[in-house]
Amino acid sequence: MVPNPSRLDAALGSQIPVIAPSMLKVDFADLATEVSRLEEAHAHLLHWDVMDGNFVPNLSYGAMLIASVRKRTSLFFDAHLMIAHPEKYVDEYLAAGCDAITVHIEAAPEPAEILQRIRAGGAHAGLAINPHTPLSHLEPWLDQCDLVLVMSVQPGFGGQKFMPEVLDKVRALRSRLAPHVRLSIDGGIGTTTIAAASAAGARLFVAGSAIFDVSDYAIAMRQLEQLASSSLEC
Ligand SMILES: O=C(CO)[C@@H](O)[C@H](O)COP(=O)(O)O
Repeated sequence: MVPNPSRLDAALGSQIPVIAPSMLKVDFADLATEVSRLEEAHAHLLHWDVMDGNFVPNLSYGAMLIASVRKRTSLFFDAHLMIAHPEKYVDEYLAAGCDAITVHIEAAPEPAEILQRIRAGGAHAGLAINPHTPLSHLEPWLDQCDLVLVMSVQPGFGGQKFMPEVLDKVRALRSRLAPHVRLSIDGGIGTTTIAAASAAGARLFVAGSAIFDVSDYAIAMRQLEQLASSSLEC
């Protein structure tokens, strides 16, 4: 089944700014409670940071954990695979119930087959790009993406400082992407950086510290949403 490319927007509500809680800073000892707290805070989705200790110097979790949480919630699952050889593992993430799967252009430099496989599996296909990778590496594949994710830190860890130089890439992408394609930004997104990212054209904002370091997730997400909405680019 090839999904309607606008399904992500149907799930998330057009191109309004959406905050994506990064499931890297949750209390893993109490994961079910964390998911309930995010549901109560009206999160639209969960962003799963999958790290393999190879493509990035950190190890997080895999499809097995995501599949177990899938049984607890119907929230949209946005999986970000920071892994080498994603072509070997993508079927596991489809089977785990991910609604969107994003792979890195640095890990899959010829991603046509993998993007097609993600779509054929009924999920949205995304490509991510690291801060220092030229945009030209992504360009041949943009028309095969439902989602494009720009890293605004070196991937691997939460709590890093936002790299404002990636905003040129966000602006360039927004001008090239079809209107239905979600442009996401990930790393160092918080109250002092989200407005600039929104003004540059990002519409999906992955945030870890800015949500999980605040006691009330709803307040943290609403504040981020408001800041992003008030600075939408013209
Ligand atoms: O993918 C990554 C890091 O590799 C991000 O999703 C971060 O985990 C976001 O955390 P903050 O920068 O918002 O704390």
